Amino acid sequence: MIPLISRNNMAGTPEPLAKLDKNALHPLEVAIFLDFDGTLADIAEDPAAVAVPRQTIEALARLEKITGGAVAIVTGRPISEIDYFLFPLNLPIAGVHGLERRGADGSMTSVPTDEKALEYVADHLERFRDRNEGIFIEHKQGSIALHYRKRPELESASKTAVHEAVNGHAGLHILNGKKVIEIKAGKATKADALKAFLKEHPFTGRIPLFAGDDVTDEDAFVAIAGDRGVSIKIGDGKTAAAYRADSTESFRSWLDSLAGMFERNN
Ligand SMILES: O=P(O)(O)OC[C@H]1O[C@H](O[C@H]2O[C@H](CO)[C@@H](O)[C@H](O)[C@H]2O)[C@H](O)[C@@H](O)[C@@H]1O
Repeated sequence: MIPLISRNNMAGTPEPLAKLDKNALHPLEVAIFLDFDGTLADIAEDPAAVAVPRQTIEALARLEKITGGAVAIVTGRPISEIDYFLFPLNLPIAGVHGLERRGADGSMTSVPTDEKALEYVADHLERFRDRNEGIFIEHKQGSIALHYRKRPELESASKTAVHEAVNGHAGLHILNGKKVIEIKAGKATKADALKAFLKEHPFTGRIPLFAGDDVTDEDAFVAIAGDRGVSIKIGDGKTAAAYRADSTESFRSWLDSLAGMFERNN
């Protein structure tokens, strides 16, 4: 076992998650932040068709209880969707890549967004979708996501369509995710959301642990390294994270074992 470390060896080779010494984590000293798609839920062709196993929802509830409420979701999805998928939990959540946030006390904050610019982008991308069967557009508050999972060969054409639609508009930010291109009409990132949580009770003063699977999670991995944070990448791909879990399934079972260990040691 190796102790907690904040960075990988800078060669892009994180340690296997099994090597993280869970005993070095104390439930009242850790703040747990979790991405959703690809981390808690397996990737599916249709974003509406994902599900989180009942045992994982129970593990989250156990972790929430034993950490004194220091478990939050940090996701690209809207908060309302996470509430639906994790029912009956009502966790603190940063949604739409940091554009909206519900704190542990239930208070809501949101970043201002340029909805007019987004409307123009939506028109342009809807025309692209209408010409290309299988392209799917997801409308969120402050953001649009163009999904090409069903037509992976259209990746390049999709990127071109997005760049044309955004056309250098300073208030719009492009994020490339897993078979998706997102256009955010506000300046916020998952790293910003994580930092905001860490200023609030019950997260403040704790060691942040963040797990995610996508390139959109990398800025948060880097951000918590300065706070002696524990970063966990799910699946393959280059990463700044210190640890790697092979799959969503293995990460879910690690979360379950973390809850068990916390309970036994308490
Ligand atoms: O930050 P996350 O919780 O990882 O959310 C990122 C985006 O996830 C969703 O799209 C991804 O998952 C879908 C379901 O598995 C998949 O079909 C799609 O290809 C993936 O990109 C979600 O639809 C987006 O709104 C999130 O921003």
